[in-house]
Amino acid sequence: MAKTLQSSAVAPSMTFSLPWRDYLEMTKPKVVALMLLTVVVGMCLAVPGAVPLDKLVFGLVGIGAMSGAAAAFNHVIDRRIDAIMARTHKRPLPEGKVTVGKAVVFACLLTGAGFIMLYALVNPLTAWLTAASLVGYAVIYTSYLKRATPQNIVIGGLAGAMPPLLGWTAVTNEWHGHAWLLVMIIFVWTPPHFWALAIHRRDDYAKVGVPMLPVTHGISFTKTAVFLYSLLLGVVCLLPVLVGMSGNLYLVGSSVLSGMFIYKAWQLKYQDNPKHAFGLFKFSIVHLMALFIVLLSDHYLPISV
Ligand code: HEM
Ligand SMILES: CC(C)=CCC/C(C)=C/CC/C(C)=C/COP(=O)(O)OP(=O)(O)O
Repeated sequence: MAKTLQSSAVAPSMTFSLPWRDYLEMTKPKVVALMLLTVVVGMCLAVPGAVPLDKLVFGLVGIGAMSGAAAAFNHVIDRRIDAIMARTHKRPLPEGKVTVGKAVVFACLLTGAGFIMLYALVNPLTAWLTAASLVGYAVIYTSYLKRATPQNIVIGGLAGAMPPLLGWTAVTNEWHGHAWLLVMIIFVWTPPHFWALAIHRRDDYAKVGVPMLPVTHGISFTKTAVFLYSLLLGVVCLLPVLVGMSGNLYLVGSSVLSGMFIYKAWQLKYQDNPKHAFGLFKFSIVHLMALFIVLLSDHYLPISV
């Protein structure tokens, strides 16, 4: 009897999922974490010396909260298609672990808290730019563009590319051409990042009628687009050197990363291996992370020749 009680007491706890995990999942924490790395780099490159601690902390928490809120709104708006797609059907809303009402309240609270923190403790410019990015992703991309055109992620990608500029304005209270260069790098990186995954998950998107490029224009066309964007990314990644913002360490590091990206995109286009698409998607994440770490290293460890 004691044994039965014990096992029945243990079994449910093994499958029990803590609610906070569901809320955390709705904020897309790994995506937001990488965005916050680009925020930090934007902050550090904005000033020659140390970043003021209050701007660093409140800026990161505020931008992180509003990015997580944007992701939670995306979960709410997309819950019906998420329930059908193999990649997303286990998300908290389709699984019924979180109700729509609670998810909306959660997203609104995060939005409000993030905005007030940025407005009061960082600066209004950063608060409004972050709010515009949230609207760009949650409203313009998710509610409209995603179902309207295969260029959805190209246009919507601007919202996801904004974080380095948000970091920059958090520290300086002004936008600068150099910050826009960092935005441009992420903007050009986004199509090959996403289309590589969309090639891998083409049938998911076709099933729910979302007009992603591999669905509307075919896989071969999308592979060509990915390859061409990888070349463009290689050029855009050189711009920080050409405008004198970054030095030799960045030149070497970014060139190696661009070379790897272009090679993998070339493999995807010209070698018939079904693993290449998901491989390039995963590499794109490593690439962006490494690129921003190299930008940061170059800023603090300039190497002259
Ligand atoms: C409109 C722009 C973007 C689109 C459409 C997009 C699309 C996606 C999708 C669909 C996934 C999910 C893959 C999965 O569930 O396995 C993903 C993953 C990811 N994306 Fe993006 N992305 C965009 C922008 C960005 C940006 C700007 C960043 C960072 C700066 C980023 C970083 C990541 C990371 C780190 C992951 C992996 C998440 C994980 O493993 O849980 N993405 N992206
Ligand atoms: C304030 C600010 C900087 C906002 C940006 C917020 C943010 C988290 C952008 C992420 C971009 C992203 C993962 C898009 C995929 O959405 P999807 O709907 O195509 O992918 P899914 O099917 O995985 O949900």
